[in-house]
Amino acid sequence: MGEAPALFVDDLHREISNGFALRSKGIQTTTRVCDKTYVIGGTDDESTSTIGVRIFNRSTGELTIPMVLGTKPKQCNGHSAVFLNEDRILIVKGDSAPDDCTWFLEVDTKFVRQQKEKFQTEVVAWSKGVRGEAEKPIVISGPSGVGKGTLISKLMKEFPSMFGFSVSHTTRAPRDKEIDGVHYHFTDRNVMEKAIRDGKFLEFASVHGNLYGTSVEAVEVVADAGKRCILDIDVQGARSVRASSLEAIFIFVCPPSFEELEKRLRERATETEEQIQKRLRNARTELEQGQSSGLFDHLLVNDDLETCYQSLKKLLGIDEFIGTTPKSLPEYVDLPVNHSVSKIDHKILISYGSAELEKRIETDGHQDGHEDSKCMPTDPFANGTNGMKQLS
Ligand SMILES: Nc1ncnc2c1ncn2[C@@H]1O[C@H](COP(=O)(O)OP(=O)(O)OP(=O)(O)O)[C@@H](O)[C@H]1O
Ligand SMILES: Nc1nc2c(ncn2[C@@H]2O[C@H](COP(=O)(O)O)[C@@H](O)[C@H]2O)c(=O)[nH]1
Repeated sequence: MGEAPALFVDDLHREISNGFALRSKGIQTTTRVCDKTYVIGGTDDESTSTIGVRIFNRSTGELTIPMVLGTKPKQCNGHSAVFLNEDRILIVKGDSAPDDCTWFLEVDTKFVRQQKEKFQTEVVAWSKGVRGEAEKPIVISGPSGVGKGTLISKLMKEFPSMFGFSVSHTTRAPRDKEIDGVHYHFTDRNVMEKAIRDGKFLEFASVHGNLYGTSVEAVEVVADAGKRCILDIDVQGARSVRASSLEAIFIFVCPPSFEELEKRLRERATETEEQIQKRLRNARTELEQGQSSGLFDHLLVNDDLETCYQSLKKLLGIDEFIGTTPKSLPEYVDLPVNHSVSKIDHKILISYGSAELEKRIETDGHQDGHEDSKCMPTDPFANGTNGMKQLS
């Protein structure tokens, strides 16, 4: 390993960093975060096509495989790793399509800390960098029973660290298995009306005979966690958000037919017959408004769930392939082209082809006491001096 060049990034703990890369499959980077070194790349299992993560604990000398949440990035020809924000590592992949080249490995975000606590093990979470309208919240509307909640659950499950759900307030009673503070903040009408009068709500509406609303705090909680906010609200609420200062993407979900909508509502079996009738009556108005008002940026038909979910991911820019047809992409990002990474406020800017890029190539060891991130072509722990421990 000694003769292989290692690339270093200057002072990565400061917020402006330079990217770097090597063009070779199976390359590993090491990124030091306090007493841990995150070894990213390579894999223990040759059949695995995704980028592996291991954690070297510098104080105990143990190398562990953490529980990895979220969708993992596919192997690529080289990558760079930059520690950002004191809680995540930015990965820029080589030879990758533009919408697949930036990823984040959360190592110490609030979400990851919660999962470590819950599972009592080392946890990391992958999320994909999103191009374009990355930070815009997503408003999802559609008639009751169309599958909004189902689609949102799938998204949150696949991208746990990318999206956060805006937990609404409602005066309706909780259903079986609904948890206060998770599915809704179940609340008393008087209390909610007072909070609305006090300006604590971004929007609210009377829906199927109950009061529902999105508090400003519900959206802020998600933004503070560094996640993209998803709001599941009715058409009236979507109209209010459109009129507010919150810039969002508006998606309306339609059923394949009214009969199918009725079937789903009945089979869900969460409402009384009277409530189902009320929801179906309201659905006709919502469908009319949703499809014709120009309020929504995108309409999705939720016929086959998986197809609809893929379409949702596509419009959010987080799909990989639709069916077997590779997405047509303008060009591949080929590292090491010059690229620089900088952080401005809460935004991370990746610039390609920057003439200002300064890349330092070292032939060994440490630089100014820092070992934040370096690329190496072989496993640094392959000599067997460190015990490998699989945590589950
Ligand atoms: N594509 C689909 N095909 C068949 N059933 C579906 C599909 N999508 C969702 N469902 C089912 O339809 C029912 C209603 O879905 P869901 O609760 O997600 O709707 P919703 O739009 O969130 O409703 P509400 O607005 O009342 O909360 C659920 O039982 C769900 O499993
Ligand atoms: N305007 C708002 N509508 C909301 C909000 N939260 C949920 N909803 C909508 O209510 C209906 C019924 O929901 P259910 O959970 O009782 O089935 C559904 O269409 C939701 O989209 C909100 O904060 N504001």
